[in-house]
Amino acid sequence: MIWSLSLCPAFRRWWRPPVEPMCRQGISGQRWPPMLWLAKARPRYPSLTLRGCCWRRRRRRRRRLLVALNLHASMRPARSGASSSKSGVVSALQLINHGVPDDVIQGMKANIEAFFGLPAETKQQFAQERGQLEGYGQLFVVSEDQKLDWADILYLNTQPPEHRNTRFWPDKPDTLRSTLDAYSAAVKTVADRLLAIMSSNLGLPPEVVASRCSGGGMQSVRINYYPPCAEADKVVGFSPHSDADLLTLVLQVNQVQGLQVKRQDGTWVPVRPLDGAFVVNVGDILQGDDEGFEKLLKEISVQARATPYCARCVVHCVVEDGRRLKKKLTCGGHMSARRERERNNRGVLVHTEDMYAYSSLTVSLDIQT
Ligand SMILES: O=C(O)CCC(=O)C(=O)O
Ligand SMILES: [Fe+2]
Repeated sequence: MIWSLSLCPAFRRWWRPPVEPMCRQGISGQRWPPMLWLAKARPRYPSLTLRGCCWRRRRRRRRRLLVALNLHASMRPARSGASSSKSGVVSALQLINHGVPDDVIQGMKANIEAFFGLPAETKQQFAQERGQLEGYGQLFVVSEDQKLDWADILYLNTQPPEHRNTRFWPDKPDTLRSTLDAYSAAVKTVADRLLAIMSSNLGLPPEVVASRCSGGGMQSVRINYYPPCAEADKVVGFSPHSDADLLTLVLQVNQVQGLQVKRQDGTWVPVRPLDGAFVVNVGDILQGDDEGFEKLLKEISVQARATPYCARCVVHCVVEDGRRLKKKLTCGGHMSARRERERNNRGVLVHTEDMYAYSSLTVSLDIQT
């Protein structure tokens, strides 16, 4: 099973949500990408707006939007000491004015804050079970010796509703379930729009990418709590990784930095979260080469994800301004493909008719590092 790395019993006995002493356990010898920090208040990261873009009727606007999605190279990535290359190609962008109602976004944020603020025993009621990814805990745990990411996670299947296992859906705070229901539906709408735009971008009917890849809009959320750590340089919140999905929309619950995205030239770009924006990341499924597609068919292992080939995103724990310890909260909505479809339709994206479109996709999304 993909990502079948749930808690082994010994690990469950040992594991506790990260606490400060674990910091000192350290990750010596590990080399993380440099921790970068955007000091200026002005967001300096590519952003894209969807609002007012009725792309069915107003072709000109749609083209402009598609160009915006297309032209990563013309967008100016955040400047930092480490991103001095002229290439400017980034593999993610922040999506603003996406149409998800503010009360849904704010409700989600408040519920995430409230859930992680609950006592450990309460959160443990929703803990992952053996052989399962869903629930509260840590993903990708394979041994007791492993240095863990400095994070607590709540991982849930959210769409379609029949894929939910509500056993793991916290009923505390009592608004979390209904909020997550509304939120996941809204995120699905945004993802569908993006996929439709990508499709049109390729000169294909809008529904093609979604219907061939997402197979009905499978979605899970990975809600991340990166606790403050006094020795932030010794831990990492989310190890360098790519997303083994189609598309990820990450809501930054608070405006604490830490997320960095790898550019094509190998340098890392820190993301200054825009309030209410989604950081959109393109997953392995749209990687756009046969090898990427091949990955769909294989079991994806921790080892595979740990190769430099896949590393595109990292989340650092930060000591903001060098003084205050900050917790960071995010919610990643992951759009996946139906596995049965992938298996049955091997090669569906690379048959002759779509070959050109497929290679355009590679170029326009350009996420391989
Ligand atoms: O927490 C973040 O900022 C990034 C989350 C992420 O990369 C993911 O959910 O895949
Ligand atoms: Fe990710």
